[in-house]
Amino acid sequence: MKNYQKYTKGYFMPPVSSLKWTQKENITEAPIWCSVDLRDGNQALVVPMNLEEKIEFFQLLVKLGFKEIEVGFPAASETEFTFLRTLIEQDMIPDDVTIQVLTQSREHIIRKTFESLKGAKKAVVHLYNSTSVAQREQVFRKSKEEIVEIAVSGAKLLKQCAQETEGNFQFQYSPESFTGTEVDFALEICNAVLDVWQPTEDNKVIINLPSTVQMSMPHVYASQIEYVSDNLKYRDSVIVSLHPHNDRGTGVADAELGILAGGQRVEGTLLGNGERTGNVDIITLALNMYSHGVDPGLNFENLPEIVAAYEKLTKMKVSERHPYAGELVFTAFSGSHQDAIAKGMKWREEAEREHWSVPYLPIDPLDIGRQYEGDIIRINSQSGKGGVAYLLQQKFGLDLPAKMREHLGYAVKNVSDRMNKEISTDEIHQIFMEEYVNIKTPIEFVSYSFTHNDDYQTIVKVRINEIVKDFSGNGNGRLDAIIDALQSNLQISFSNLTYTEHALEVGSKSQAVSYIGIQSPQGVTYWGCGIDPDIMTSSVKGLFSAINKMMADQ
Ligand SMILES: CC(=O)SCCNC(=O)CCNC(=O)[C@H](O)C(C)(C)COP(=O)(O)OP(=O)(O)OC[C@H]1O[C@@H](n2cnc3c(N)ncnc32)[C@H](O)[C@@H]1OP(=O)(O)O
Ligand SMILES: CC(C)C(=O)C(=O)O
Ligand SMILES: [Mg+2]
Repeated sequence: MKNYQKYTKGYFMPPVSSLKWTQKENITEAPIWCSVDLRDGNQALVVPMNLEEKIEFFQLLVKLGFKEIEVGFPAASETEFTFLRTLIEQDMIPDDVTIQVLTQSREHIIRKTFESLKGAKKAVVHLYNSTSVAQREQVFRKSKEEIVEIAVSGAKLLKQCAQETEGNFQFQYSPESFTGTEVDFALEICNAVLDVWQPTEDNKVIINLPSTVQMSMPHVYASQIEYVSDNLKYRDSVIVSLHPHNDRGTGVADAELGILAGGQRVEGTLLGNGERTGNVDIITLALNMYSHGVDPGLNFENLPEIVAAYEKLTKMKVSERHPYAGELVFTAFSGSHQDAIAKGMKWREEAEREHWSVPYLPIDPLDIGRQYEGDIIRINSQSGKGGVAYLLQQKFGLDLPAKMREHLGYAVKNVSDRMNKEISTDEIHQIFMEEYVNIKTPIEFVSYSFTHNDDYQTIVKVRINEIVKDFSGNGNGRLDAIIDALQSNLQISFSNLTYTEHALEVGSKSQAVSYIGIQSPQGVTYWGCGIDPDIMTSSVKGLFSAINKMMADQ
């Protein structure tokens, strides 16, 4: 990157940085949210939304709990204008929702904007003009005084039009390109606009300080916000609003630190749609607060549905890694993560826990409409025994003993590695069934009978190469007797039998599952599993499975 000297910072620190915001640890209540999906989001789309799409998006925003919605730039196009007229004429704006419209500081655009608002019960009219050094020099070629005059003349016209139009109007002003503006000049122009509007506590003005283009690290933005917020005139009658974009990838940090620095309101979009790298993502901001126990005041309980609607209406794609919403953001493929998640989930099941603290999962996926199955633990060659066992237990009720989990974990991992693909829970189950359950070669269990005196005597019928043979044996217990019958008649030996079993509810019929581990004279452990409605038969089938695995290896 030899051209780095071509660049220099384009932002300004405020004349004084009190950095009071650094003393605050966290956000303790949600800001006022304003969705700008239908304006900033919409203006950045390859094909802006049509009327029906805008209506559907508006209804989604209302359903999610937004009380302030920038519905568009009515002077921009026929669709924008008609959309606003439709909302008003068809009475589609709930009483507790305030619509907002954007206008440049140009007479015909302001007049057209008020024309579009006729009949609205209330609205925020949002005026902007660019204030940065670059825009003043290159785009407007105007002095600071002339730029102030653009803002002030627009502010006056807004006031006049509002007086001439029926309805309850609130004003908003944005020194657009604020982040490239000398901070004291941004303050001066905002105060000049406030002097025109004369806000009161009953009719507050919104001063929106956008990071139109992100130019600095987030602490600089926070310092700029704090300075303007502390020095604005009519401060008690002003709502300081933030409008972060995401050029440096730190839109969320700008918003969070900006709130600490005095921001009372945040403009953003669902999933961060918007100009270039987008506006700040309100879902991420809200769920970040939620994960700290703060009520965000918006409802994202069905995030998959929101993602689907967003993708349909904007034709944009949500990345798999997008915070909270991405397909993979609650998924662990790697073994140690899966192990910790599975143990964390078990820890929650063992007792009532006041707060969520499962490792690797910042929030409970169920809270936002995600599922445990298929969302949390997925298996590939990076996975381990914990994850594999967790899935088998969750979906198939199979609770493998610890040592057997390890064995199965490697079996599954090897399949994934060889085939170079993810392994589904059904495929894990299939591998488990094929590798361990009711294995019939080289010896197949047919039946058993017992007599019991001091000890148990058994006759086991075994099919070997299509021929059924009777093996007899005896032992302290029934399984011991069968082991004796098999060891002495097949001339095999093994030791260290480990045995666990549990009931398995499959459909309406209860089954018993037995897991058996045996150790060969060479010290290798072989695992088998038996599944049968009868518990004794399930252990015998498990034993045959383990022996068959051992014999197949010799
Ligand atoms: C950061 C943001 O997102 S700001 C919002 C941006 N959104 C949009 O622009 C989407 C909607 N916009 C539009 O449809 C069109 O731009 C319209 C209808 C508003 C205006 O269209 P036009 O007048 O044809 O074109 P355009 O926007 O290029 O106008 C540029 C002129 O307006 C001036 N201008 C731009 N913004 C402003 C402003 N906020 N206030 C006053 N004048 C402005 C420019 O200096 C330029 O002036 P010039 O004609 O003397 O050179
Ligand atoms: C209109 C303004 C607020 C804007 O979208 C921006 O500066 O990013
Ligand atoms: Mg913007």
